[in-house]
Amino acid sequence: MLDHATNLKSLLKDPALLETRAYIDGAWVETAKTFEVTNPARGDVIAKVTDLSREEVATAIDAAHAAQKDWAQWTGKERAAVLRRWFDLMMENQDDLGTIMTAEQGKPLAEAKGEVAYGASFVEFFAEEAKRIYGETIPGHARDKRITVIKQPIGVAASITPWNFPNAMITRKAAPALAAGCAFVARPAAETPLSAIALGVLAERAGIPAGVFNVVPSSSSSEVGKEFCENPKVRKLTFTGSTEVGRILLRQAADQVMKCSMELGGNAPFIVFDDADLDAAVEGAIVCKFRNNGQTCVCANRIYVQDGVYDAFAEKLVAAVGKLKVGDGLEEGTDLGPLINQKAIDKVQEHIADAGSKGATVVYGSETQDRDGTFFGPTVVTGATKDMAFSTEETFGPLAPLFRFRDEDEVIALANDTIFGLASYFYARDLSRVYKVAEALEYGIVGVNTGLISTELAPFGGVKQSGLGREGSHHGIEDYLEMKYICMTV
Ligand SMILES: NC(=O)C1=CN([C@@H]2O[C@H](COP(=O)(O)OP(=O)(O)OC[C@H]3O[C@@H](n4cnc5c(N)ncnc54)[C@H](OP(=O)(O)O)[C@@H]3O)[C@@H](O)[C@H]2O)C=CC1
Ligand SMILES: O=C(O)[C@H](O)CS(=O)(=O)O
Repeated sequence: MLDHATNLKSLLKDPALLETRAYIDGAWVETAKTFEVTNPARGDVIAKVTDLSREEVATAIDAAHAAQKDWAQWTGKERAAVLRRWFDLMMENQDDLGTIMTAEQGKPLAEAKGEVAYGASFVEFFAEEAKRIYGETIPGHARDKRITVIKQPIGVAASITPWNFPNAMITRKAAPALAAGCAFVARPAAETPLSAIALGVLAERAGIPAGVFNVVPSSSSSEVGKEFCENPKVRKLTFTGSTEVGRILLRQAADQVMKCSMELGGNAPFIVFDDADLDAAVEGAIVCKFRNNGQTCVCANRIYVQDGVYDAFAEKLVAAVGKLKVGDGLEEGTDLGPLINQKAIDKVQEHIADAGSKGATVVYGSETQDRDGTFFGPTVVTGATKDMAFSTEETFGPLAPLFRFRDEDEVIALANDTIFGLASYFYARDLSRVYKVAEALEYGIVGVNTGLISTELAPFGGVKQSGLGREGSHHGIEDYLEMKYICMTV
């Protein structure tokens, strides 16, 4: 267990991965100003990280702008080689990267190591895509005209990422950007900068040229966001986080008509039909609801169960939730770590209190934990209705509200009644029902008989106010490329 006495470095095979400085233009930069990183499982300070000002972040953008010109001249195959080396180093250091992540974010070590592998998979995938940035020729519109279309890197890409996936949300952006020939400036969440900086350590070791990949930790997110949106050397902004902040950034980026990718909030429905395999549905609901302790944008936020199986499903779910072990993510056997901070606990408690005041029943959990750190136990409520807060707001915590429904048309209407449209899930076995429901759900992602949809091979992203663009799959590199049409007179 990591406690006040234990020094995080002492847990690492390679202590050099616990870096606290900024990584700019291939150099490690520290300033007099630092901010603290705490371990949410115990509340102790585990690191003091260089705290860059907006002006210092601008020097990273200058470095990226200068380095990108040469990086774009590398062949796709040459870029692929160093990206592959970066991937290999991430996997070789998976244990240490996982330990650092658990210490700063709280997720159980097994999940943290899983995220490292997930994050690395984007680097592996886009290393290969670097070789396949194809253009096209089009038959000319006149006898003396020839049409060629080529794709070129957009330039300097800047990212702002959240604390819940402190590794994968960066590599899911940096990998296609670098594969495309862009240079990259990453601003990680202030709660979890260590995982991002460790990626910089490995980028340097992999031979990614100075200035191509930069990490700029800062306690001031809004100032850095303004620099990214207002600096003319930045050509692309890629953001993962809440829809509220996404709106702010889109407004700021509009002045430069900057290309933006937005992976924003969600409010995922998880639907159990009466022809579902109930045991499979419970297993899927546990993964979908409690992965990262409910702190993912694709977690089930509303669980709809058809009348005929409602009681059986509720009973099975409560039994399964009761087996989940809450504890320090570095402790063996922990299923659920702490929430990221007290604000996260307050939101879960607000949603439970709101539901209770409107007639819902807590059938399991809702205890705070008598221990250090920001813990809150997994909770199940029945009697959920659409006037309750979690029907329109993302809980982002370990709360499973069970709603009843009568038929397909009713539950499709309920599921779609939200401004969000990121992930959705349902369990059913009738083939025509599966087709009808999958096509009717207004979401970027539909999981059928599964609660886990995350893979680098598929286009991840939302519709409506859950975002713009897609990350992962061969589609994911398009957001870092500009298309050019060359009209040749022969
Ligand atoms: N669609 C997706 O893939 C994902 C969506 N999310 C959504 O994000 C929310 C939870 O994550 P959370 O981190 O709290 O979200 P936030 O949107 O509050 O923060 C996300 C990132 O944006 C930064 N930020 C906050 N305000 C500004 C600003 N004005 N200008 C520039 N940057 C800013 C934060 O910095 P700092 O933390 O340092 O303040 C953080 O790095 C949920 O709604 C969740 O659904 C989260 C992850 C993935
Ligand atoms: O930040 C998130 O919640 C992730 O996008 C979810 S996933 O990619 O790990 O599914």
